[in-house]
Amino acid sequence: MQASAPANVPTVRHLFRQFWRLAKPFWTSEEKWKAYGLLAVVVGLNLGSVYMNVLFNSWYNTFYNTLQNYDPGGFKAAIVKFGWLALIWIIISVYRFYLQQVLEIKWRRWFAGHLSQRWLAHQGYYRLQLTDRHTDNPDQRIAEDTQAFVSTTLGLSLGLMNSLVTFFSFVTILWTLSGPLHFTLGGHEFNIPGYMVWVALIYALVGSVVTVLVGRPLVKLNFEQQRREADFRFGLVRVRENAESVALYHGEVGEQRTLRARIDAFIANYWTLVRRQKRLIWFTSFWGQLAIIFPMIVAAPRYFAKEIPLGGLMQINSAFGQVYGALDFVIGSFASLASWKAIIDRLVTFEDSLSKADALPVVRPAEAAEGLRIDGLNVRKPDGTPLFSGLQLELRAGDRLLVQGPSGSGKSTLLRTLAGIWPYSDGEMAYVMERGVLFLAQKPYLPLGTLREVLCYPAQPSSDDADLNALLVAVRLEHLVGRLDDVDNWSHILSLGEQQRIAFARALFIRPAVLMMDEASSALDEANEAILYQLVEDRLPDSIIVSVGHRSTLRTFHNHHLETLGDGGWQLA
Ligand SMILES: Nc1ncnc2c1ncn2[C@@H]1O[C@H](COP(=O)(O)OP(=O)(O)OP(=O)(O)O)[C@@H](O)[C@H]1O
Repeated sequence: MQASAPANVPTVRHLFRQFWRLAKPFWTSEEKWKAYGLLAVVVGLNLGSVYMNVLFNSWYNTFYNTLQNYDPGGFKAAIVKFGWLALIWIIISVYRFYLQQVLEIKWRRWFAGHLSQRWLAHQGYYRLQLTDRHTDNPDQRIAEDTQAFVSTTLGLSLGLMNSLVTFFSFVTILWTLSGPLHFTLGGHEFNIPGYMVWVALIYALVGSVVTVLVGRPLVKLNFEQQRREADFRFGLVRVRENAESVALYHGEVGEQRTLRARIDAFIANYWTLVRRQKRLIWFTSFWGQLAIIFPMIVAAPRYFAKEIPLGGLMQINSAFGQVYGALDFVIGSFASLASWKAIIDRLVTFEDSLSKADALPVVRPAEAAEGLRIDGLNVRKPDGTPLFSGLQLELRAGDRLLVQGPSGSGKSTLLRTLAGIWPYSDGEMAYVMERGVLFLAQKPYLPLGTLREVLCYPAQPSSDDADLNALLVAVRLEHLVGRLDDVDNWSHILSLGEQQRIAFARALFIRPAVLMMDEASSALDEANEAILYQLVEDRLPDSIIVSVGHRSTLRTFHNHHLETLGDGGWQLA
């Protein structure tokens, strides 16, 4: 999109349009008035600080003239005036920082909340994987990029405003102070009005252009550094998450090799980065030192010619510094614009993927007074390959349906469709929803928190200890009795079979009208599996059960049987 833009102007306009797309929701939200108010105060304080610099600049003139004139009274008055100016300047600096941070925090809080809500709404977090597997790390977009977006936007825009106002104020001052420069060259007389302004402009331009040229590769190098360090971190996290498998394989040597390679990769980039920074510091420190003395040298002839007093010389020196600093920021910020654009691109891509996920059809089951009814249901893979064609099914309260068939034939996808999260389907489905529907997966989801919360999830945790402990005993987790309020990483502590038993206990606690189980007992031995199914049979006699499972022993606990035949075919028995 960017490459095809005919010139720079549409690209810049495009960038600002993208920026406004991200910024608009906050600046038109219910918090907008507070935000505009804060922004106005911050802008006011920034302008105030520029004005203070102008006052300091004229103070230099007064102060050094009192020195030159051996005027102790004037000196004392100048010191008192300095005290006042410094006090106001300190107050402005503190509140300029603080209120900008307040605005930044408010904006960031709103933006991160807005994006995470967009991500969670309509199950975007799930559907994103269906539409766009290339959207990397939504967590990083929501956590880091929102922060970078807000702080870079405020830092760049306020910094630019500050620098431009500083630049124009001090260029005017410098012009007034500097006076004309006369000289003769090759028999011609030259008269350059406001020559210090031209000197400052050329000095700042040369300095900034060289800085940008030498420092340009730094943006890319910094970006690459972050990417390589993230790769290394991800390598470490993978070992932590797969600790047991790695240990069982004794895979330390292999892991060390991978980690070593990743360390070498980010260190290699770091060397390039440091060398480039070193080159840049050679220049910036030379140019910065020269900037201290340079305006003095250029303005000195007029001082020695007694055209300006010492105060005038010092004021020119300080005005020169301000003009130089402001221009340096403006030119330097072109480099920051590149990283600002990168952040905007990432966030816009994320927003686009979310919109694409939102646009997927929503296929929700309807509510029925009783039972479960499926009429002409077609289920497909994302690429359109049929998994179920024209499925017809009717179950009454207390019915148990077992879905079986070859691996990859669409059994889990049928449950996803019934749960209302699979968009690639059409047809009619309706079931009783008064007590909700519960879905037990092969690998149960155990949230972080107390065992009580894990057991009752997603319902409100119950405070009936006796009931919950009895459930633990029923699913043969006696050793967990009495630990209801222990907080732990339960999905790491419990074996898969134990986690599946927790999930069964959850079903008995929630007592859903429809219970769907996708190989929910696959990690259990047949005896334990039978005990759990019998428990469901006894305690949830009116619930409709739809299970997916490979074991033939499961048939005993079901009175309907659905067989997948491939290519959308199915058979009900
Ligand atoms: N998110 C997805 N994106 C693309 N294809 C998918 C996705 N989820 C499932 N599929 C495909 O749909 C088909 C059916 O998958 P499903 O998980 O329903 O099979 P299954 O019958 O439950 O298999 P198993 O018995 O091995 O669990 C598979 O070919 C799978 O690759």
